[in-house]
Amino acid sequence: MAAFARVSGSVGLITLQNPPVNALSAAVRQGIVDSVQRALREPEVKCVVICGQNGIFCGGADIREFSGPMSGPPLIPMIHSIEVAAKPVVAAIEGSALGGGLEIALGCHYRIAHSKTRLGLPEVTLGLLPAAGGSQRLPRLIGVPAALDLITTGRHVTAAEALQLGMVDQVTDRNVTDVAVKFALSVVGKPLDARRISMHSCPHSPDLDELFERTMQHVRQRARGAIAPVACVQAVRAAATLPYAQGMEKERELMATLFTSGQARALQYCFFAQRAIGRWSMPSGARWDTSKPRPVHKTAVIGLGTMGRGIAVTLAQAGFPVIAVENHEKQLMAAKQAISGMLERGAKRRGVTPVLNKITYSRDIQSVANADLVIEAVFEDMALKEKVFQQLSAICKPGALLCTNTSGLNIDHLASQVRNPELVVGMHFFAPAHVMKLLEVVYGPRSSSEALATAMAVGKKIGKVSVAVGNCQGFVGNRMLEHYVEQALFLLEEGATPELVDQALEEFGFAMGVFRMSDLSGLDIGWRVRKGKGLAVPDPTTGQTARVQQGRRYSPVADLICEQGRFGQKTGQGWYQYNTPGSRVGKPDPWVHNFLKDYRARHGLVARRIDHQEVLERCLYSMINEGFRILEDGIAAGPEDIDVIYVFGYSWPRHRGGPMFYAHMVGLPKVLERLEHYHQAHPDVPSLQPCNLLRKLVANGSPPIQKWKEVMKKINSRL
Ligand SMILES: CCCCCCCCCCCCC/C=C/C(=O)SCCNC(=O)CCNC(=O)[C@H](O)C(C)(C)COP(=O)(O)OP(=O)(O)OC[C@H]1O[C@@H](n2cnc3c(N)ncnc32)[C@H](O)[C@@H]1OP(=O)(O)O
Repeated sequence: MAAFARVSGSVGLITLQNPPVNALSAAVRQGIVDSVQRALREPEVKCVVICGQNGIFCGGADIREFSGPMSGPPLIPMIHSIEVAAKPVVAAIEGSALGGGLEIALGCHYRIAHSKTRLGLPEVTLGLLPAAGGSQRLPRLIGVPAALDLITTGRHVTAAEALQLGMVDQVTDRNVTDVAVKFALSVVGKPLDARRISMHSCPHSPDLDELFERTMQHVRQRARGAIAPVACVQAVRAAATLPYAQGMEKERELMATLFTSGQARALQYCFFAQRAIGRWSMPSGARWDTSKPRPVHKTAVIGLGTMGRGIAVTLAQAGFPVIAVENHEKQLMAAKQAISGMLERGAKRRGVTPVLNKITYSRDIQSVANADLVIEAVFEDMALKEKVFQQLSAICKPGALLCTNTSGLNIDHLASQVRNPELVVGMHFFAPAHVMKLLEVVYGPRSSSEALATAMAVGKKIGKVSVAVGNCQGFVGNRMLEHYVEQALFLLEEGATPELVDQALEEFGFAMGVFRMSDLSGLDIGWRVRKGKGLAVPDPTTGQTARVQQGRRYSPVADLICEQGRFGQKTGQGWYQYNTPGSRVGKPDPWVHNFLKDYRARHGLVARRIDHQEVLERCLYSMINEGFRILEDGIAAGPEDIDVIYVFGYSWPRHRGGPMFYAHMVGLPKVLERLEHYHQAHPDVPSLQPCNLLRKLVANGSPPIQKWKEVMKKINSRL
């Protein structure tokens, strides 16, 4: 809806009204059309101001409408009618003016913004382009280079930057609607043609062809197969080279392709999934809206290795006082130096003062006695963590939340070491902890809803995308990853090379394939974990690690690589070879190829031709299958939780929506059929055996992903 009122005698004030963000639903668009007509019709109205209610101008088109048939007045003619109006129209912008919201403002003759406003055309992040004239008006207003940057990245700018770029005419700290009303009255009777952006031509930029070519190359590289950024460049090129009407035609054509694409569906799904994960629930029935977080004023981090340092930085940057504990003086000093450097570099990047004084360093674990929340980040060793938890239980004040940053150890076992097991949760950060957005918040069977609510609230405050998950080996992310890596190793045994597997995954959209990624993170990490699980252990009779372990197929290929001291980038050799240890550019390594040949010969394996499709199906479907098991076990509350974990923690390409959304797009019957096919070919690989939930969803007509939870509930209630 949009309300119309006459204010200050002759100003027609149009207020967009659609909480929470005044999205441009059909009703809002109708309201604007009616109000503009009325303002132009009424002779008492001399000028018009458009604003939004509740401190926000407009969050753009109503994204929910994109998944159904569109109805109501279309945006383009509506904005055109504002631009051609014979009375001056002023946009009074506060809060946010995004997407279609900013496009309306660009159709107005003047734009006045509150100093705290953020403006942008984020359509590209939803798999679209600013197709209500934004791709044609913005370059005409601020020039091609700046418009290319904003439209291809979807970046939001502050009011100050918008003023500098020429996107807005004035910035104010006062009530923006009052200022706009006064301003509108002051421009009544002035000529409007020069204020109609569509009548401008693009400001001249030198070497335009070269700029577009460079940007296109850069965008293609960064996009990893996403089509919207490429379309955005093409649309801006049309603005720079064609008259407005033809540019609009090009914008429409490009949008028609994007609008119905799977990538747009995936990205819009991600938008809502990211918000849905905040509405967490526990199997006990406790929920985000019925559980109150405890207040957290003081925090502590135990163990200042790589993870502990990153966690301390994250907490301090969010404003929490942190007690950072490391029991060896030399390591404590090294950590202090590293943390100070991280804080200083971060502050420089953000143009703020480093918060060095938020962190107190100590060698004495007793110093955490007053902390409200303690995060243990010591070495990944259960005996060591048990000891730390026993100490914390004795030291910490009653009610303190005790968290562990384990990446897979049993939370419930750690909870059993303390007086108040209900106050123990996992906070699984991803490396580097001060950079990566994902946080898995892990509740055990004894964790209270209050403890989970507190960890989720802290996660939000420190700017993490926090997902609540249940306790199991590897939690959600690493539990699924295990199957992905396992298939990649089996593919090497069967005839693939690391390059072939990585190329297939990188063409799919991963920033790095599984082997390149392992080289980056260090092969020794997985080796240690496998040894801890009793795998990677040579058979005493043959001296070799068996290819069947714990009753199932096992590939010792990665262990044998590690035995050669090849730990990846840090040693200059891993699945690839590097010019020097620490170098980031890996080349295919003939040693690895020969090693694989010898290995296959030793085990009587005959190499066969493996194509990209098999790589994707084996690696991704086995992982998706585990995702269904995770849903079946109630470890994740819904597919959105799994997808958000993969997009934010494992660089799953966002334009493919996450593994579970990808399964929905491929079609559950096809995923089931391919898993059955591969399981028949490899009966000794349990992860290829389709799980019950997948079978049941297919038997229930393969409902769309938005309905899985409902169907899961129905299936469970029938059991
Ligand atoms: C057959 C071929 C046809 C081809 C032709 C096609 C015709 C169609 C042409 C249409 C042309 C359209 C051109 C314009 C496109 C757009 O405008 S796309 C939308 C662009 N806007 C955005 O991307 C902004 C998205 N929103 C935000 O970034 C943030 O919400 C915010 C505005 C900055 C506010 O943030 P915050 O205060 O943190 O609140 P949130 O938690 O994020 O949101 C609160 C709830 O509001 C929901 N929501 C937000 N924005 C929208 C939206 N634009 N539409 C619908 N819903 C929105 C959000 O989901 C939250 O609700 P819950 O999910 O229920 O929690």
